[in-house]
Amino acid sequence: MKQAMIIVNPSSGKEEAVKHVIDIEAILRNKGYEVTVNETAKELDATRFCISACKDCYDLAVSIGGDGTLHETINGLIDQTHRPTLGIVPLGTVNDFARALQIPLDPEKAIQTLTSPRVKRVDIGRMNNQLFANVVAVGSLAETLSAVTSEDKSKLGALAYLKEGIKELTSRSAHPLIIRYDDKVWEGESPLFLAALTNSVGGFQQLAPDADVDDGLIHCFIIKDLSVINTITVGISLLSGHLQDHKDVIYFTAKNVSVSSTESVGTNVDGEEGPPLPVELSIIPRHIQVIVPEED
Ligand SMILES: Nc1ncnc2c1ncn2[C@@H]1O[C@H](COP(=O)(O)OP(=O)(O)OP(=O)(O)O)[C@@H](O)[C@H]1O
Repeated sequence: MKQAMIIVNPSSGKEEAVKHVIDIEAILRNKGYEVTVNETAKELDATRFCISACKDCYDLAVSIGGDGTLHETINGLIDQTHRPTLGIVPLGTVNDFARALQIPLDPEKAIQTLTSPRVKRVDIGRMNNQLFANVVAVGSLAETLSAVTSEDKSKLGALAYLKEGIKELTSRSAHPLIIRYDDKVWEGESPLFLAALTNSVGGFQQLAPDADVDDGLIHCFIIKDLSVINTITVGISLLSGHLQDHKDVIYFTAKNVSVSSTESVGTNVDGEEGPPLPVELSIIPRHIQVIVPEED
């Protein structure tokens, strides 16, 4: 019999995750799966559950939660020879990976997508000894995003990020960064470096409009200046899908990127606090399989 594991974060989605589990179990049993349900209680539980799904040769692992739960789930796939197909029920504030794969943000519709026969092979990123699904951010703005508390996210949703962003406008600082990519090097001061795998970053689907989930490339943006005036023009460029053409933005694609600094600089990975610099990024093309909606 086919085996499916549901990995559910009960604190996600304004704490409504668990009520969806009964419907998901029913749908999967109907599709012929034997279903195991695992609730996360703390950091890295989703990774541990996914590792056991790999070791026990599960056919499917369904992540129910926000981008944080998905990030932890995907990290269970690292260095595994058997990797279950992933199902995603997005319950977070941002849900970038689901957006990029056109998985509905309405939980009821996302649950129905689990019956879709369409499975897509998707790139995954590696940063040092962990995987990422969507985006790595480096610099003072990245450190700010890591400061958003789960309580704020549950209470305020996307406003939690706005609140921290406004605080950051008054206290931002650039760091000296050394960015090596393929055979090139960029050195300079930057408040923000972004490495994106998909076209959805922070809920903005226009940030990297050319990024496809299976193009085998890391789409990189070095923001050179984010003074108050520039914040407005960079913001307009971002919303109109032209961030890469902005005069204070360097855009490139690469398969390997390393970022270091002479100062202590923080990172943010898929919305979670990441390790300090230096970091090595690489792309693992079409490494995971995800259930996606049927094409129209
Ligand atoms: N039972 C639990 N109670 C509280 N926190 C939990 C629990 N289980 C896991 N976590 C933590 O929840 C975080 C992930 O939450 P979630 O999946 O909602 O992602 P998120 O990044 O907060 O989502 P988003 O930013 O899109 O709202 C992880 O840091 C994880 O360690």
